[in-house]
Amino acid sequence: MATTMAGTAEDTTTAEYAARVEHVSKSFPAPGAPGGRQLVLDDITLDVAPGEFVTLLGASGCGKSTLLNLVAGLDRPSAGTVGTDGRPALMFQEHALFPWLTAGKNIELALKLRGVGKPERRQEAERLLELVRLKDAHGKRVHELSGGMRQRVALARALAQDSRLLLMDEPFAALDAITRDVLHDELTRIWRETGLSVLFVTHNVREAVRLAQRVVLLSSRPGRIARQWTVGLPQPRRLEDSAVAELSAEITEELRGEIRRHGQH
Ligand SMILES: Nc1ncnc2c1ncn2[C@@H]1O[C@H](COP(=O)(O)OP(=O)(O)OP(=O)(O)O)[C@@H](O)[C@H]1O
Repeated sequence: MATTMAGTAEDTTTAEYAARVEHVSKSFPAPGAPGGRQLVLDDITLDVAPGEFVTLLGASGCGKSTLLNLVAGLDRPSAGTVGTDGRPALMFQEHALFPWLTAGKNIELALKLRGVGKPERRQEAERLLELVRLKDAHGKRVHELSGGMRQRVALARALAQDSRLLLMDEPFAALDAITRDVLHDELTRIWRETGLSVLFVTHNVREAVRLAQRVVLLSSRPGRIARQWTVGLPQPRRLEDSAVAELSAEITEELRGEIRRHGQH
């Protein structure tokens, strides 16, 4: 079932897309701006194919999170339509786990909300913790876990929603470089094992190139699709791979140009 916002709902047995963004614009009230509104996204058209991993890259404030929120259905576009294959799962920089619950119970709560019966919840939570390589964390409370472990639990909880599309907004930005590197590997492995579609927001060019099959660069003020790159490099990749570094340099140059054009920084 494909759900479409600001458009007509469409039934599809085999979805042709995980997310479809068509001619989407978004403006917010802004006192002092011409017409009293600030145009943040301008005529964005973007599909995420089933099973595809797309990173959305752009300078700070260009509208990446705004676009992700629209795909998540947390907000509505001012113009255009957004459709997804079912309800997406979300993961943010802040883990947003309930601190009074254990890691396992945080995941079981997501399973409960999905309608999974009590006897299966514990077993499924353990399977998901194993998938994120946190087999022994079921009984641990959030404060007992490191930042990286918390993000693993948050990922397991997102996976518990059994969505076909995972939306990630800078999920590893607050982690140290080594932990982030390990989680890149884990995310790539989980994406390949599950066949999920992923739309991943970042302003880190190397992270975008390391993870994605396609990198979409947004321009700033207003956000428009400036350029896209298909990343054909074999997975798993390393941040220090020369091909990753080369493509990152090319994209960084383009991003610099965008920032210069819009007079930021
Ligand atoms: N609810 C809102 N009301 C008013 N303005 C908003 C709202 N949400 C976002 N904006 C504005 O939209 C612009 C884009 O913000 P957004 O958070 O989408 O950018 P971003 O690319 O994700 O930035 P960053 O990389 O810094 O997180 C900013 O100028 C922001 O102030």
